[in-house]
Amino acid sequence: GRRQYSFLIRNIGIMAHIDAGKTTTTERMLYYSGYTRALGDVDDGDTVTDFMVQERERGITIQSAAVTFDWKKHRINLIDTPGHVDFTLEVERALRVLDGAVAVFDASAGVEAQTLTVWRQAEKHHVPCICFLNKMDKPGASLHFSIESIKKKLKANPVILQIPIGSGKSFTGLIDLITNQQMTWRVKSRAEDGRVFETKSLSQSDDPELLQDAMEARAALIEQVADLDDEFAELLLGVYGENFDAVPPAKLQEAVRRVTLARKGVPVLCGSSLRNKGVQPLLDAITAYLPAPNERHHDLVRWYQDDLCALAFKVVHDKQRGPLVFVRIYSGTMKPQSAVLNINRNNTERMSRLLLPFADQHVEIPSLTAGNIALCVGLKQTVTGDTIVSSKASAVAAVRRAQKEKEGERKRGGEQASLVLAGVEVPEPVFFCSIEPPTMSRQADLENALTCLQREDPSLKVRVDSDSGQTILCGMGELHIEILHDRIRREYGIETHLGPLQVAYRETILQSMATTDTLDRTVGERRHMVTVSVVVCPIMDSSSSSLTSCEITYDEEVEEQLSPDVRDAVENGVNSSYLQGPLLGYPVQGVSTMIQSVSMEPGTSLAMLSACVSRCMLKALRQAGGQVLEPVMSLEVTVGEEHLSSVLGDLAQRRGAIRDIQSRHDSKVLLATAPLAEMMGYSTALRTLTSGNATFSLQLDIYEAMNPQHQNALLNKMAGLA
Ligand SMILES: Nc1nc2c(ncn2[C@@H]2O[C@H](COP(=O)(O)OP(=O)(O)OP(=O)(O)O)[C@@H](O)[C@H]2O)c(=O)[nH]1
Repeated sequence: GRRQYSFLIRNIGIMAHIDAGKTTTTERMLYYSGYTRALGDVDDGDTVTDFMVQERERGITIQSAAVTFDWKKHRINLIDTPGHVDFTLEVERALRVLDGAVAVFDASAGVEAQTLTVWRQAEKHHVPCICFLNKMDKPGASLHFSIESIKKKLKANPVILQIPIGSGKSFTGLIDLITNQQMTWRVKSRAEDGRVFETKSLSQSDDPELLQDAMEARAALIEQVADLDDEFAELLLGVYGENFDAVPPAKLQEAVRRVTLARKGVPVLCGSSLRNKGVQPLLDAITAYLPAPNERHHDLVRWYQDDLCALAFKVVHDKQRGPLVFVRIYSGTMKPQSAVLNINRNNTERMSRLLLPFADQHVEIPSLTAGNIALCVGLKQTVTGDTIVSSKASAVAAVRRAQKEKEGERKRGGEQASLVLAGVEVPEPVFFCSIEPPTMSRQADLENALTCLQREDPSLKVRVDSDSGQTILCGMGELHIEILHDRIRREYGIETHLGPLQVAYRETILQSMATTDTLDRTVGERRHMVTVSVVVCPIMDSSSSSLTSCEITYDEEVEEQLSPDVRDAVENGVNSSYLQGPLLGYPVQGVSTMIQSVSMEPGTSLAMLSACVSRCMLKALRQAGGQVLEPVMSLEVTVGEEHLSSVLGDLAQRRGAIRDIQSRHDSKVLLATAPLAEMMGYSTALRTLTSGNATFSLQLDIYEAMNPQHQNALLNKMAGLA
């Protein structure tokens, strides 16, 4: 095999608004690089990257799959970045895996809301970007308009590297301002695939107006780059005496690269993917301006040094081969037929085969080094987001290095360095609903489907309701659950029925309560008799949204007298009562339980002890006065001034509380909190209110006590009274 040098690798994401042409552009890239044989038409649903059927139908790309191809000695891994706001988690994960990004815009529409959200995340992760103004063939397409939109909406500094020749239907090519060359694509017949285009020096051009435009644009480019890059400024003043014509393309290109990597500017290119124009220069730009893996700073890499460290960023299910795990290798080498350690699950797995995800086929390879993206076969336990290393020993060595480093930084004992690669934290799901198979005979199939889906998507949680026996899906948002439902139908062939979408409430107590309970039961010949006393207390710090915020403590004497088995049984009893609160059966949080006494007659089983503890707990929690806690979301809406008042009015109706309104140039950023129960359908409502000119993000903030009025309304509703 050919050795892959890290500096020749580009791990790139494509971000785009729905319909900007992400799929068409990707498809063309694969075609020109030689990995797909025919130009598929997106509208026929015949594309390579969108392998999930419903993505095509919905027109949104949800899966972050990766596809590999080579372009002029470089290996390019395209990592799919979902553009929809409901999939923030997937976007975040994808952004950690890639080193650079291409933002594709419809040149007649400019920057649209969804791209803004993803762009902000790319900014947060310091991912260098290139902009591609697609659809230059459309009548309304405009370089000038798009540039203004990039400045205004993205607050980015566009660096124009090309100007289009002709517009609308007569868009025929581009002028490359770096090399001063013009590229023209002559479309003679329908079969023209744009593979061949003509490149000639601009001085030969016979259009004086175009020549003038190009000269001015090049001068502007050189001045702009000199402003952004000191090294280039010195060169320009010193060596070339401000003679712009004398600046060699290579020097200008190097400077643009530095500007891009430092995120001081964003190169802008033009084209029309559908009409097969401008895609090859875009590929050239990806290799020229976006960083190689070794030019990026990835946190834990240095702790692993030459040992293997990789992140599983996507798991997909293949009917024949089982789970396929997409990994990005950060350090070391990965080999098939080898054992690896999954740090998150703390288990060792055997990888059978290692594949490169080339567009038209997966190619088996003997080993893969840092910087690459690979597909692993045989990892059965690995879940999206897991970190994989070679062995326990190498993990221990990494901890040691990390700790040494930390000691140097600050003297803080006891803090263990996280060995897990910059993991994306999976928030608690806030919505749930029941899911039922069409017939009981499909229950096992449904369970299998859910197990597979959970491995792909850790933000999906599945549980079984202990009362009704129903299977419950818990997810992050309305669309999230809808998509899961869809996938179960399409990919697993099960028509399921979903119950109504419900908010995941929790319960707590308002006051302390001491309770005693006795269980006296004869089963067969055996008499079980046990008496327990507990005290439940509210833990005042209700700000935690974590479900683990319940405690169990013991009276000192009791603690000494209980054997480990008995303690386990007692704790099982307490914990099972925490799972379902007395008011509405939601999980309990913020409660501390003190075990005051346990007295068992000989012959009493541990199961009976647990049952007694549970019953006593239920009594105590009930007497302590239940309080429903509701998820309150923190909301950030970015909206133009003109729509601010209608957005505020709508939020007031949703029990929203405004925390702050900030100005960001010509738009307003509204920070608020609102109960999740009031936020159903918000994305649609906001779109309607602002004609699509707003973006928002919604995250769980805290679980908050409902006021008595709202709580009563909820209790009545749940009891079927309202
Ligand atoms: N006029 C014109 N249309 C284009 C161009 N590129 C793509 N399209 C069309 O725009 C539509 C959307 O293109 P896609 O490539 O599916 O866009 P996408 O961003 O992947 O869209 P989603 O998969 O829905 O997110 C299709 O009908 C394409 O044929 C272009 O350069 N010019």
